[in-house]
Amino acid sequence: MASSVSGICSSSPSLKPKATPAAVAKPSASGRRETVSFPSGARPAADRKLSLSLARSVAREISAELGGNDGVAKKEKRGLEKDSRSLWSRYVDWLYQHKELGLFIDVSRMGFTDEFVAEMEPRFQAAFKAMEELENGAIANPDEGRMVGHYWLRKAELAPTRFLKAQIESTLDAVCNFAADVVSGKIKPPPTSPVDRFTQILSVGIGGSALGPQFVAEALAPDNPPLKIRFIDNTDRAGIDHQIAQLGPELASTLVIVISKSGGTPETRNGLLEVQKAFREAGLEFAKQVLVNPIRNN
Ligand SMILES: O=P(O)(O)OC[C@H]1O[C@H](O)[C@H](O)[C@@H](O)[C@@H]1O
Repeated sequence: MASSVSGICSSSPSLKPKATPAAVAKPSASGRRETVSFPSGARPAADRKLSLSLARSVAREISAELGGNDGVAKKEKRGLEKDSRSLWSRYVDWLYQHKELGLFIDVSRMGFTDEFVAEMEPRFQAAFKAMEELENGAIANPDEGRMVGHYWLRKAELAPTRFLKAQIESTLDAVCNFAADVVSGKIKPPPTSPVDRFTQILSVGIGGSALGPQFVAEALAPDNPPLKIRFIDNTDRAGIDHQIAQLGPELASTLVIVISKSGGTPETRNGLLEVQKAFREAGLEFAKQVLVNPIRNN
């Protein structure tokens, strides 16, 4: 059985396909609002900053009405708010739109009160401040003394230093050039391969070092990518054997990419050793077909 979800092959049991009930595979559109429109004259919530001081009193009224009831009754009553004028006002006040992203968030049916909003405001402000500090390079991982650079990786000019910006840009260039050279055949498998291009990628890495490439492969790959990708993302022996067996003779034209942020993850090393053994047994030269991500300072 192929272990694939939308074309991704993984040695992880959690990514293996399960029989999906039709109702889950094709969710009903009912109850899912696709678009939001405003009647003429209504005040659109466009461009509103995420402010916590705009709540109207509907939620407070409901909350007061509920005083003294037990939790279950509270939940049921909150769901019972049906006054269409109140709901409309609340909707108009609270609908959030992010124009650039084409994103709407409607929280108007959630049972929060003005008091709750006031109570949460300082915490939200603290969270926004903490986010800003992170984006400016505060140490987020004290154990490793590391900043988190996800924001900068997406937009290098946000990086807090010129050195980091240059590192990000040169690394991205190197990755793109390498990928282009593999796809074009400039970087080839060794002569033991019957074909002169790599046809498969075997990604070895776990946790975040597997989820990232899985996400990219799932979200960005075309329907018929020039190379197929498989993942060894845990130490399940049967899963690893399965991935290698599925490659069959294409092992000779497989590019193995070993990914680890720390460079010291035992499961990833196990995967690497297993794949190395498979290459040896097939009479192939592993070193000619493997790329281990270079880790600075490790
Ligand atoms: O990328 P690495 O350093 O090899 O770490 C891979 C993974 O190792 C462990 O499973 C951690 O819990 C994960 O957070 C991490 O993503």
